[in-house]
Amino acid sequence: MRSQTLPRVGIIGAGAIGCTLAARFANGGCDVKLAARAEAAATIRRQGLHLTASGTEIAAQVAVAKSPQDLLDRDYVFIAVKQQALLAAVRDWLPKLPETVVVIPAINGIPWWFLPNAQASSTPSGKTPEVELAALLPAAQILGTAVYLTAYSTAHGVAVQGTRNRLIIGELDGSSSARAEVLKTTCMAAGMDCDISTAIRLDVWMKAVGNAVFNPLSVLSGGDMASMLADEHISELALHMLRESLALGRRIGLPIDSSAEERLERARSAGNAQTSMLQDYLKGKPLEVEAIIGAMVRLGRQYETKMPFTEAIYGLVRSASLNNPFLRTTSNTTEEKTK
Ligand SMILES: NC(=O)C1=CN([C@@H]2O[C@H](COP(=O)(O)OP(=O)(O)OC[C@H]3O[C@@H](n4cnc5c(N)ncnc54)[C@H](OP(=O)(O)O)[C@@H]3O)[C@@H](O)[C@H]2O)C=CC1
Ligand SMILES: CC(C)(CO)C(=O)C(=O)O
Repeated sequence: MRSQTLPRVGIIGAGAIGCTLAARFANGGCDVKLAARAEAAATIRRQGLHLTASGTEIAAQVAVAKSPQDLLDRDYVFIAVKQQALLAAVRDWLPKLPETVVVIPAINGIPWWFLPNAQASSTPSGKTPEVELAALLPAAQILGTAVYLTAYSTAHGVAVQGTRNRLIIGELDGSSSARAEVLKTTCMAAGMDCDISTAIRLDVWMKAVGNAVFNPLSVLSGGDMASMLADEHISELALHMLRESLALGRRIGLPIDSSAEERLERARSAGNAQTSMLQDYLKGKPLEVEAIIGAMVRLGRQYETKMPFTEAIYGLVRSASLNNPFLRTTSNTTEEKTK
């Protein structure tokens, strides 16, 4: 039975992570509204959500938002879209964020709030996406997140979760807060592990470092996480890249005490997951290349930190993305090609 004390949750994006979160929160008794694109929205209204997680089937009915108004009454809104779709999704669904809504960007890569102006790129309007996002989503209303979930989607509203089942959340300024505590309790009631971090910038960086290495390497090798880690050549290359990103993190002032070897070991908890970037590559969808490794490379250049391995892999994966033989339409490539 639904408890009135549980927070109302909104989720933007009905892909692997969005469906996993929505099904879990609904199953945990939350009032969930999911904001999806038209075709996915119609299917989910008809058939609900189906999540397979650790051999358990979770079927859940959730409300599907029709317009931004439907999200105004939410306590927490997760954004679970690819980073290149983020600004458009925020414009579509959160054009005027009420002060009562807490936003959780469940997105890989280096987020817009991480280093003000660090990754600025020009837009036709002259406003950078980071500046626009910061205006639409005030920092005070964000809980930072490192997404340690693994999932893939097989059809609209259908997701399969892998071995990872954990979120790290935290206030951007490291403070403790009731809203983070409530969200943690809600995540745990929904069957997920959740830790509150007092150093979320560090946690987001440590997650971003892993993605900057393994997501591109998965596209270039075609391997899942377990097979990449079992390959001595790929592991050696991954260690070089990890050392570079960890050094960059220290250069920008993060108190990183993990070694590349330790970070590599932690990646094993992803089991045999196929990275989200490899999933997209095989589906002929645009890749998060710029958000995940391009951003790392640009930050390295800005901070005059040499990253030769990361630079080389960026060049290769960018090219693999542009020349992806699985690309469905030429319009899919436009976004990456114009960067
Ligand atoms: N999958 C995984 O295991 C993990 C993923 N992540 C990260 O989580 C984020 C989400 O990834 P994932 O769920 O895998 O991605 P998916 O591509 O599976 O899902 C993203 C969903 O967002 C939808 N979407 C895009 N724009 C809008 C919009 N304007 N309004 C409504 N819906 C929109 C997409 O629709 P459409 O398909 O029509 O474009 C798609 O259904 C990424 O940053 C990823 O790197 C992090 C950890 C693990
Ligand atoms: C690879 C993984 C599961 C963890 O690093 C991930 O975050 C992704 O698929 O994007």
